[in-house]
Amino acid sequence: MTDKALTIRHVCKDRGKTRVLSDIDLTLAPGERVALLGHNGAGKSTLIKSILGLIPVESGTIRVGDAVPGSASARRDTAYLPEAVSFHPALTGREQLTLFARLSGERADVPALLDRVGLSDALDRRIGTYSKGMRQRLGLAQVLLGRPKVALLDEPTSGLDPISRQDLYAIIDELAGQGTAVLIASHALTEVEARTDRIAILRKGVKVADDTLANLSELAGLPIKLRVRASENADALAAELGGSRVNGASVELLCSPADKMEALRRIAAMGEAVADVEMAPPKLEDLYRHYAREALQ
Ligand SMILES: Nc1ncnc2c1ncn2[C@@H]1O[C@H](COP(=O)(O)OP(=O)(O)OP(=O)(O)O)[C@@H](O)[C@H]1O
Repeated sequence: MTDKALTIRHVCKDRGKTRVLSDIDLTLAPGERVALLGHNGAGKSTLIKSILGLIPVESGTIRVGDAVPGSASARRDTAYLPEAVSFHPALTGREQLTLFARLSGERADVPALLDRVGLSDALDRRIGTYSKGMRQRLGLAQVLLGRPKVALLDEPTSGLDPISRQDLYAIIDELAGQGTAVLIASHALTEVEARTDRIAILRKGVKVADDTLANLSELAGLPIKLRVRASENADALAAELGGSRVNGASVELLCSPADKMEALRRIAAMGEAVADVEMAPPKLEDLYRHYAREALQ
């Protein structure tokens, strides 16, 4: 018995003569939200299809709980939201979800579920009249149906407006809160930066990073940006601190995480000459660029 929701060990997958997944290891604990990042063609969808048991792998093992992908037990415990989710256009939202509930043997309160994803007004409308965001919400209602061990979401927010994105992440948090491990393949770095517990990065089928944002940041040792606003004379501040002048009134400095406190002490020692200080740690975008580039070397 494993306490992991998803375990991937040494997985390799070829497409023709090309190795598209190379010795992939990845584990998700119950309730963990993990972002799966990578350039186009990095292997994210291939990994998700392998977890679903839709395509065989060359070597290595994948387990959903203790179940083999594609087995009845793994299918019951895995939910999937594809990027372009499609349903029968002639069915209403209520009919479609009731059908899914019957197929999966779940006793579900369909109207409550559709209300949860913001579709109560469209309950009895044909899906053919739904917008992309509404279809995506219906897909999420389907994910919520069975209390899955693992939810695999492929670009879940693509094409959604900002409010719908926030709603969707609130539902993802709810899923994780009930113990579902959530793997989110995405290109939306700013979003996943704030809404996931861990980041895994694939590059050409190789996993090049897998850790919390804080640990990845520390490992990368990328500089922290300090923006110092002068009370009066930004030129004098720049001459004293070094760094570059920005927007007339401020000076921007880069320092390593190890030198941060020393830099702050120097700034504080300038007293009244400094009006304000802002500190910006590296963003996921910077880290993503760092890890992708590092793997090239
Ligand atoms: N059905 C297929 N037949 C042959 N090669 C494929 C097939 N599907 C994917 N590939 C190849 O496998 C590699 C990984 O593709 P995959 O779709 O997993 O990438 P991805 O990270 O999901 O990309 P994207 O961000 O563009 O969706 C690519 O080189 C792609 O060309």
